[in-house]
Amino acid sequence: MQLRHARSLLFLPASNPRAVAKARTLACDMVILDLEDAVPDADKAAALDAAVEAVGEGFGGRLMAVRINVEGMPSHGPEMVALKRTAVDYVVLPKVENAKQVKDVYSVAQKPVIAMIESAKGVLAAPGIAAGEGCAALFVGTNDLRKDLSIPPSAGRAGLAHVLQSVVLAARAAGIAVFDGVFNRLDDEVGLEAECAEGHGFGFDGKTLIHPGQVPVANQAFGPDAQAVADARRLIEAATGGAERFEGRMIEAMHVEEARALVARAEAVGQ
Ligand SMILES: CC(C)(COP(=O)(O)OP(=O)(O)OC[C@H]1O[C@@H](n2cnc3c(N)ncnc32)[C@H](O)[C@@H]1OP(=O)(O)O)[C@@H](O)C(=O)NCCC(=O)NCCSC(=O)C[C@H](O)C(=O)O
Ligand SMILES: [Mg+2]
Repeated sequence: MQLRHARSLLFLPASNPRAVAKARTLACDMVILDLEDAVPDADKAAALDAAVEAVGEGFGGRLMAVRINVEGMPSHGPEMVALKRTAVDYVVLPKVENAKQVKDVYSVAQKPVIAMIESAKGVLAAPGIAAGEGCAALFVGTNDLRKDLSIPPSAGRAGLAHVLQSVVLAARAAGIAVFDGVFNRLDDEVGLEAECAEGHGFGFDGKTLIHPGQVPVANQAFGPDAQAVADARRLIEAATGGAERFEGRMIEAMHVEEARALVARAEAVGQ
């Protein structure tokens, strides 16, 4: 699957073997083995070994990523070196604030890097980060962003709207994929549906997740709607080039391209 088609990107602590086993049974499009905030410092080395082993065993064709620790952490160097020798698809780098951090990881790990934008400085530098060498996609880290921007968790996402849209803008200008942040309330399916719909409306390609129960909701929200796919197929069939009337609306070349992209996404996710 192309990264841009991923709808559900599930984080799990690399140090949790039950979660690793569970991930192999889920309909998530990407598995992200975390070595950063989900793993206590004392367990970092064991978690790296577990991540390398899990990647070696594979996740049944799901995209595989490992989130490493930031530069300055003792485990940062060994993580990059160890991942270079694996079949991991992407390295996720947290708390990115400039393009050089991504380039440095890319040059050592030799894997495409997904940069997490998690601070005011990261947001302001996002266009350069997204366009920089080795950057395959952006994630927004909404928990760290809230903290950095002093937005209380109780405030909803209104105060984050400009930030989220800025990150999408940076990714699109660079032609790379971009994924929304995690939803912390594990038992609030209605809230998750609303946040997925909002993220989809902002232009995100999919959503990062933290629990198996969140996977079907993200797949539904970011998978093309069956009716929209049927419309797209009819539009492609009907279009002859230039401006024309199609089912009561004007269509031009960009609508045909949009329809083709939607059909390609539907086929990629098996719809
Ligand atoms: C949040 C959790 C700690 C909750 O754990 P728990 O209460 O134990 O979950 P359940 O009992 O409901 O689990 C049911 C079964 O599902 C498995 N499970 C749970 N979570 C996952 C998962 N993420 N992936 C795969 N499988 C999972 C359990 O093992 C149970 O199965 P079984 O053992 O067979 O009975 C927990 O969900 C969790 O650890 N989630 C991931 C946390 C994480 O990775 N955090 C880091 C990423 S968040 C982030 O990026 C923030 C960002 O940086 C920012 O700034 O915003
Ligand atoms: Mg974070």
